[in-house]
Amino acid sequence: MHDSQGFVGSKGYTTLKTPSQNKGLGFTDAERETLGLRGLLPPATLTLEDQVELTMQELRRKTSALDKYVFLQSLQDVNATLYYAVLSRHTYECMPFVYTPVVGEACQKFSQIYRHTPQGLYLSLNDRGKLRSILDNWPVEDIRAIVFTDGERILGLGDQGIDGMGIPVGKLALYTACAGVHPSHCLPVALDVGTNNEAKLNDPFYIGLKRRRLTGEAYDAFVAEFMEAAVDKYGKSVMLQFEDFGNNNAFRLLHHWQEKVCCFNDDIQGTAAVALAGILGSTAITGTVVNDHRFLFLGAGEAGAGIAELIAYAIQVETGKSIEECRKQIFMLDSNGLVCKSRLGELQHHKINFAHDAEHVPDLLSAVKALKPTALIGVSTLAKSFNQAVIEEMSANNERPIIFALSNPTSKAECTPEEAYRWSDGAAVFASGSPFGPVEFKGKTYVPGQGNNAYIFPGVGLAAFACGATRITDLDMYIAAKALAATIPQDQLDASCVYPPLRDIREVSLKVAVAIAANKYATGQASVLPKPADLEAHIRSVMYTPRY
Ligand SMILES: NC(=O)C1=CN([C@@H]2O[C@H](COP(=O)(O)OP(=O)(O)OC[C@H]3O[C@@H](n4cnc5c(N)ncnc54)[C@H](OP(=O)(O)O)[C@@H]3O)[C@@H](O)[C@H]2O)C=CC1
Ligand SMILES: CC(=O)C(=O)O
Ligand SMILES: [Mg+2]
Repeated sequence: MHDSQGFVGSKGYTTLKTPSQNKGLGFTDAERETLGLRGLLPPATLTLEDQVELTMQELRRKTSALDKYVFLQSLQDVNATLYYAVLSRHTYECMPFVYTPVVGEACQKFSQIYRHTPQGLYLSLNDRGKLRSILDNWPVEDIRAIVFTDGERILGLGDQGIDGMGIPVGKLALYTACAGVHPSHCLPVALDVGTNNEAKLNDPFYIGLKRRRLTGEAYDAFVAEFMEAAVDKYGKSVMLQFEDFGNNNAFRLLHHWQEKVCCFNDDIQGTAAVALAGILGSTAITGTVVNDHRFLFLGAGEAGAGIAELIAYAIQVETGKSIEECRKQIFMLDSNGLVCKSRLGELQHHKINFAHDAEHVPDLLSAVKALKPTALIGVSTLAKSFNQAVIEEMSANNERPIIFALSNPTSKAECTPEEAYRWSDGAAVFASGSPFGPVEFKGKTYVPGQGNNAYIFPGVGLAAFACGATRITDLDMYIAAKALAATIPQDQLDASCVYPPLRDIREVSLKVAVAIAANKYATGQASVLPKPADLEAHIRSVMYTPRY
């Protein structure tokens, strides 16, 4: 069979063009002989480690962050084993270029950098009624984890339409790099229901549907067609991760689907778990318990409501108080100021539990002054909102103020770690959603932890895969948070860091997975039976390690 340029697909040539089989110069002499590769490769042979080293050298030579993103994505299309080896061995250095912050810029420019090779499934409204048969077009049958988005709220960058595909691709790369879920079991999906992003609608090169977003019952029916098609094709333990949906849909979809299929919303639930773990880490630093704290959130959307509910649950477990009592020590601001009782009539449903009997204040500084929180959590997309006055006020009220600036990407962070340490005179216990390097301040080195759900969702995916989970629940997230918090080494806490180092992420994800899987067996939500005698050994045994 000749292609249009006259190439013949010989066995050797096809092998080199198949990313899951290609080893490039990593093919041994014997393999070159049997696979018909002689002449298709120069004579040198390299080990996987040599190739990782060369790849890192080439990556470091690139000066633009987006070029590094494109370079790594292109490597995935050429030699998948090498791509995952690079990501697994150099997670700290590479993660910013496959994930936040650079994936944000990549989504903004996705139509310009689109590389003509399928990285996942694009399911658009044009495909309505045919989604089940379109799943058959994907080359792998045994899919266990799907991350899918409709692109409406990509990080803090708003509606990116189908260009949001960069997010499921990046998240699933971390399933493999951070938790060893085999890449062949992972499927990124972009649901194209239109976009309300004017720039995209007017861009002649935009690759998605040029129409405004579908809403209402027809939208729900399209999502339902996809969910049902996925479960029909891949079985009841395929895990479906909602990612970066707009909050007008996210909560409703989660509540509808979480009792029916194995799914979770990472922005609501995964974020809740990573933030609670960071709070638990902070209590280890400050010698307090969660119940000692008073929380103020800037942002009352998916992340805000998810974190707030899980913190309330943690306080309930700690104290035995009613959940309503526990919620009373958690306050939120949205774009109209303090969420409070006097605003009940206008509030979205997910804010109502935190509408307390407090006087309305319009802005963050007034709220900090009035409520005297011990912990400030930014999930607002409002860059620089934790300004000097806010952090100084937090520091005046607290010996060790907890300051989490969790909005992504970096350009949306509520403050930088350098600002938090400087304005608090080194007292802040800080975490950020996107990565920042260590900060030297008054002779001490502070390591800002990355409070990102990347510490949670890969472990959730690994657990679901290893035990055949049929549901993912809020209790799993609490358990995941406790498991993650238990992995923070003392030297990290000594550097004011409330998360374990990323170099340990595979072992950390394993611990998270073991804890969740144990809960799945305890609650009858595991389908890999009987329960393995040594759960940790079983989960470790299914983890993929990139090697030739
Ligand atoms: N670190 C991590 O792991 C994660 C970080 N995030 C980040 O958190 C941010 C928010 O995500 P998410 O909650 O899903 O988004 P949502 O859109 O659901 O919520 C955003 C919230 O911020 C509020 N907000 C917007 N502008 C202002 C303002 N000027 N003053 C006060 N509040 C404001 C909104 O107010 P209103 O309700 O009035 O519209 C809303 O409550 C994003 O940047 C996202 O990247 C999200 C998930 C995980
Ligand atoms: C990290 C993440 O899920 C977000 O910012 O949306
Ligand atoms: Mg997200």
